[in-house]
Amino acid sequence: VEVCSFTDQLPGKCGNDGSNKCVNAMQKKALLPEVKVRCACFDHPTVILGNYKFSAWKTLFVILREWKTLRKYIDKSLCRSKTTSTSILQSSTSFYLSHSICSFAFSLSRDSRNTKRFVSNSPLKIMAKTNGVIPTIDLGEVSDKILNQKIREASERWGCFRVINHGVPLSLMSDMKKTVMDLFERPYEVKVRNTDVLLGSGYRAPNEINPYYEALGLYDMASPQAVNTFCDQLEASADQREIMVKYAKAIDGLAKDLARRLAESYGLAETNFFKGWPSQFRINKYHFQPEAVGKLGVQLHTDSGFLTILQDDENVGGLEAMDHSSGTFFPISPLPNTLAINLGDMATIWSNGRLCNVKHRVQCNEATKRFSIASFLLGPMDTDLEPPSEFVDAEHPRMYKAISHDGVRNIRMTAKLHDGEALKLITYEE
Ligand SMILES: O=C(O)CCC(=O)C(=O)O
Ligand SMILES: [Fe+2]
Repeated sequence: VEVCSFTDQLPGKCGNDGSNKCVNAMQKKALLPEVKVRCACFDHPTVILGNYKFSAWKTLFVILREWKTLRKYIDKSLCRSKTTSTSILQSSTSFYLSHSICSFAFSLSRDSRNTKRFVSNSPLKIMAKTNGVIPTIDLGEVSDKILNQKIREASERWGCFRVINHGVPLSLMSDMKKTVMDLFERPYEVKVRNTDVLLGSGYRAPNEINPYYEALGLYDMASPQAVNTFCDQLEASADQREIMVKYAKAIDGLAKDLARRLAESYGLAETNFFKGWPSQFRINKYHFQPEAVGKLGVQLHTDSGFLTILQDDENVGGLEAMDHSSGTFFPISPLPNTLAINLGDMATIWSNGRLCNVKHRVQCNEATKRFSIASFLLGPMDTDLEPPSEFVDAEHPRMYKAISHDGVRNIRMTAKLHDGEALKLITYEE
């Protein structure tokens, strides 16, 4: 059953026609019986077009007016979305439209005077026109209950969201960015001193397969000793060392706060379930050359850990995530002073399939340098992760075999499954 879980600035307004199917499915989805969920579109059917909302009738009108062009576009297979012409027809009668088609229809309505140019655009350019759909969550929200609910909804629906008022000082973020840019300027002989602690945790030089990507990293960023070793290896100055230690502490605190809020949103008895879990830190530099435009800087993948905090480049876009319900990609456009949050494989295992391990990739859109700073709250290394009992009942049987973060990483590496498919190998048979 398709359940309304649109969580953008207009919670609940998914464009469903307020049918009982949607409301019932939402009720069923609520974990605790006393939690009453009601889809806002029950009363006000609304369709989201990119960042705009329209009445269902207006959307239907746009779709019908632009139907010919829309068909042509689909027939040309330019749209990589799983949505077919038939389902669009169904959608227009039931007023339920996937966000990709909504953005598309909106672009059409804006570009109807110049449809020729529009049709010849590549999907990449079309995507770049939309502002992205993931929610931006204000962590300064006064009501813990509302905030936790927003985090939960975004984590289930998209597996990613942006946060503002996140408590990481903006001056620290910009100092960190400068530090990162400076560390990449070290000579090759210095950068290779950043050796692996875990497989792949240290320096990665650009190579033949991916000449545009370079990374430095450190395992266990909550440990000041590990941060100091990293700084020693890279001959960081005293100031840079102080910035790194402060940044690691602030980000680690935020990651754990978000994890705790997720547990609270489900009413779990144990909200400090992540105690003792290590975090990994990775700084990325993309050397995008003119010939890289349209190519990938990082392949499609899920993050293996529980939750990732990403300080992405505030000027250069390219990060794209996949909407798991439609299979379409949407850009996570830069938004200065915010942080992007991704849920990973361990979150899906922990939540017994409720939280979405979002598939994402980095695409080169322009020939320029791009920097990003990723911090991963991983998962238990030596013990196996099991979902809390509250996540398992007759309607939600255990989905995954208990496994440590190390176990998940091993499967991903040996089976070469980096885009979340590794979870299928630990799924219980029906
Ligand atoms: O560079 C980015 O924006 C994303 C990097 C990423 O997905 C990762 O390091 O796992
Ligand atoms: Fe990632």
